[in-house]
This record gives sequence, structure tokens and C-alpha cells, in this order.
Amino acid sequence: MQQIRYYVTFRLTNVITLHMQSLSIPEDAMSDICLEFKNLTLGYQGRAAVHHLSGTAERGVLTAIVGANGSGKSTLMKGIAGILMPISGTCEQHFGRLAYLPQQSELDRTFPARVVDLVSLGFWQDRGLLGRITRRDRAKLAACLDAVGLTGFEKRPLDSLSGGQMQRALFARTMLQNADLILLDEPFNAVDERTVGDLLCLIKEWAAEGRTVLCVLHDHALVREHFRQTLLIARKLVAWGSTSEVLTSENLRRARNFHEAWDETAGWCEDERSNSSSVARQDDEPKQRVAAHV
Ligand SMILES: Nc1ncnc2c1ncn2[C@@H]1O[C@H](COP(=O)(O)OP(=O)(O)OP(=O)(O)O)[C@@H](O)[C@H]1O
Repeated sequence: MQQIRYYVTFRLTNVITLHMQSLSIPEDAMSDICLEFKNLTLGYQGRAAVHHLSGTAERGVLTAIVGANGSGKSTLMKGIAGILMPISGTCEQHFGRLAYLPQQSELDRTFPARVVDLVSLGFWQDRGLLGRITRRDRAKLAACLDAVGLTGFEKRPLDSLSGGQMQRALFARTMLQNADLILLDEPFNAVDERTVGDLLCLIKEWAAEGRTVLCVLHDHALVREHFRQTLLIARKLVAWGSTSEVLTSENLRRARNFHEAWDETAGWCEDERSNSSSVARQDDEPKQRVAAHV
């Protein structure tokens, strides 16, 4: 009975999360813009964590999101996924489906679920909560497990997996979701070099298939080598564009200065300046303080 209750909770929690990620996405076949921010401010309990972000991400582009700890990267991912509602401004997705892989630290692995249960949640958008998985689905699932090197792990309980194996299982679920926009929050944390290489290959294949991938990363060398575009954030946009133009020592210095100067207790910012779109160098130091506002 306990097992059943856990299992139902596991499915419901995951399905609700996946459902929130799949809401309301208008098709826009005329444009190559997949994602558009307009003066987006996100935060918690009335305090902004990401300020006045504007810009666009094109379809099929691999973008790294970089910034110091606490700079707002995960907050931005949650805003795009629809888990966090904007304090002001908008975030619009212009193509189909979205898949979101949160940081591993946010996942509860104590549910008595197996690898196959986790991965098959990727079918939810097609099959619904109680929908039956067909023979064809099972073949797809097997192919995805094979692609991430987890053939034979189907019945393994989640709490018996290593960090890297868990990440591979989550990538398999993401593959089954067949999403147009894929959000990955620090997907290479605590995984070995070989797993990083394997998962990077998958990510590049997704982009080659026309999927847009946004990936939070801390390893600048890896970003320089594998990601065409980078968005550098320090609670507000510092720069967004080609990786070589964004990851300059000057931009990194500005990001550091801005982040260090930020007032953690400030309320949400009423400054309605929009920061310019796409490839953008934003204002220099944070001269403008946040207005305390409740
Ligand atoms: N649930 C929450 N409630 C209140 N404040 C939060 C919450 N989550 C994050 N914050 C705050 O928002 C700010 C941005 O946090 P966020 O997690 O987005 O940073 P990050 O860039 O992803 O950091 P890291 O690299 O450490 O993962 C931080 O000051 C953080 O303390």
C-alpha cells in the first residue's frame, strides 16, 4: 500500500511538473525565433532575482547560460519552464513542446521507482496520466535507454543509480519528450568525463535536429569549445551573443562587479528600461539601485 501511494505521488509530481512545462505554446512557423523575453523580471516573495531581461533565442541554437552562484540562472530556467511566474514582463515560447531538466539537487530520488518508470514519464504528453504504453513506445524507450548507455538498467531502483547514471536516465526521459525547447540546469554536475562527452553528443544532435537547447554551465572552457551562443547573467543580462564575444575578460569582470554589488534585500525593481535585444552588452556597473518596494 505504501509502495502504491509512493508510486502515485511520484507520477503525479512528475506529471504536474511536465504539464506546467507543456502549457500554452502558440505555433509560429513563420519565425525562427523559439524564445522571446520582453523586459522579464523574475523573483521570489516580491524580491527580484533576474531583472529586466530582453532578447531572443533562435530555433536550433545551442546556448550556454553562465554566471556566478546566485546570479539567477536557475531562476531564469524556472521562469522559462513556467514554474515561476514573471513579476513583470513576459517570456514567450514560439514553438511546440518544452522539456526541463532541473538540477539534480532538486530531484527526490527516494521514491521507490525504477529507471523505466522515470523514463516512461517522457510519454506523458502523448499518453496522458493513465495512458497505456504501446509496443511501439516500448521500442522507443529501449532505443533511448540504449542511446544513453542504460540498456539493462530498466528495473534498477532510482536510489541505486550513481549520479552519472541518473543523469543518463533523465536525458533518456528528455529524448522521449520530443521537445522543441530543452532546458538543462547544470546537467554535468558530478558526472565523469566520459558521461559529459556522451551527453554533449546527444545535446549537439538535438540542436542539429532543430531543437533549441539552453544549458546552465559553470565550466567556461567547455562552453567555449561546444556552445555557439552564450548568455551571461548577473541578476541582469550582462551579455548575450556569440560565445567568443560574450566570454571576454571585460564582460566577466563586469558580471563579477555587478553581482558583488547587488543588494540581496532589495525589493523588485521598478526601472522599466528595457535592455536591448539578442546580442547585447548591457549597462556597465549597477549604478541604478533597486527601489525598495513591496
Ligand atoms: N525558492 C527561493 N526562494 C527565495 N529566494 C530564492 C529561491 N531560489 C533562489 N532564490 C534566490 O534567487 C537568487 C538567484 O538564485 P538562482 O538559484 O537562480 O541562482 P543560480 O545562478 O542558479 O545559482 P547556482 O549557480 O548556485 O545554482 C539567489 O539570491 C537565491 O538565493
